[in-house]
Amino acid sequence: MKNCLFVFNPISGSTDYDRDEIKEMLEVKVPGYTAYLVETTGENDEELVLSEFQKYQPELVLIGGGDGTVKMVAKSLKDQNVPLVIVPMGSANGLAKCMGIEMISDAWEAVRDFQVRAIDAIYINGELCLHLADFGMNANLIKKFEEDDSRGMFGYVKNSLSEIFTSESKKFRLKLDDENLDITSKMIVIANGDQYGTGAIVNCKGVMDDGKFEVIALNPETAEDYVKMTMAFMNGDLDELEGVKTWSVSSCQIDNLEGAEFQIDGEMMNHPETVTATIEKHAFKFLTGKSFKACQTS
Ligand SMILES: Nc1ncnc2c1ncn2[C@@H]1O[C@H](COP(=O)(O)OP(=O)(O)OP(=O)(O)O)[C@@H](O)[C@H]1O
Repeated sequence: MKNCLFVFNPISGSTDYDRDEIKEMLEVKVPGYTAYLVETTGENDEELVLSEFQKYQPELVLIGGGDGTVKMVAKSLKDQNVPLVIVPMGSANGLAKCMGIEMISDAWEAVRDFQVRAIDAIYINGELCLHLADFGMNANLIKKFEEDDSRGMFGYVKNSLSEIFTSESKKFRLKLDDENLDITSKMIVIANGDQYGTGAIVNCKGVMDDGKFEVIALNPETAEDYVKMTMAFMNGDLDELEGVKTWSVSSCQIDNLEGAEFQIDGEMMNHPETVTATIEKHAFKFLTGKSFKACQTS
């Protein structure tokens, strides 16, 4: 029998699983492995995961949680060269969706298929970004959502609407691979993955294993622009919209000239004056689901 480690965050998402339920689930869904469970505590979890990894030397690590838990495990096991697989138990699971894992059952299928992909990472001012970082509209939305008492869908819709009507265009200076330019924008996305947890596809041409990331600038102004943008998020054809600019790069610097809000993978970063982003090609190994979009050349 091979060993696997299941790291799970008991507060992720809205469904409560206890240890016995998870053990039973793993016996049925991950046959051929002896499973060891590690429950996160919110304190020193990176050290805990690494020490459990060293103790059991697993051939596979499953991550039961949301994006925050996935990042914590990825950072902790960066040098271990072990395949990771996301079991989407968080509330939004944006990163899992980018890996072709929409539901928990897709994770079991990924283990059966065992398609190991080398996934790129972006380092932004030294912080790991596996999914999406952005300035402006979406970062403002996350901030309002965190500060607001109303949770769940109601809070999200309320905040999205107010964000649409109040967001301002801000000035940025972009220093890309071979181009420098000043732009005015309501939202600038630094994208490794292709979609947000809501399913909004922001980076239609983005793949997570091509050694490149995308910088996307959006500046909707009229009500018609917002409607078109919303449709394009759903249809996955944002790049065809007039006024949306996309650059595919391996590094960039963005000067935040008017103090726009900034977030990385759902975490607020307090208006940095400048951000420097660099790709690390094939930094992590993940098992992916059937709908994962792989780079054609890697
Ligand atoms: N036992 C615990 N008690 C309290 N907080 C915890 C515990 N374990 C982990 N955490 C915290 O959980 C957060 C990560 O949650 P995660 O992002 O995985 O789930 P989520 O917010 O439900 O999902 P999503 O990112 O998909 O919205 C971290 O801030 C971490 O410190």
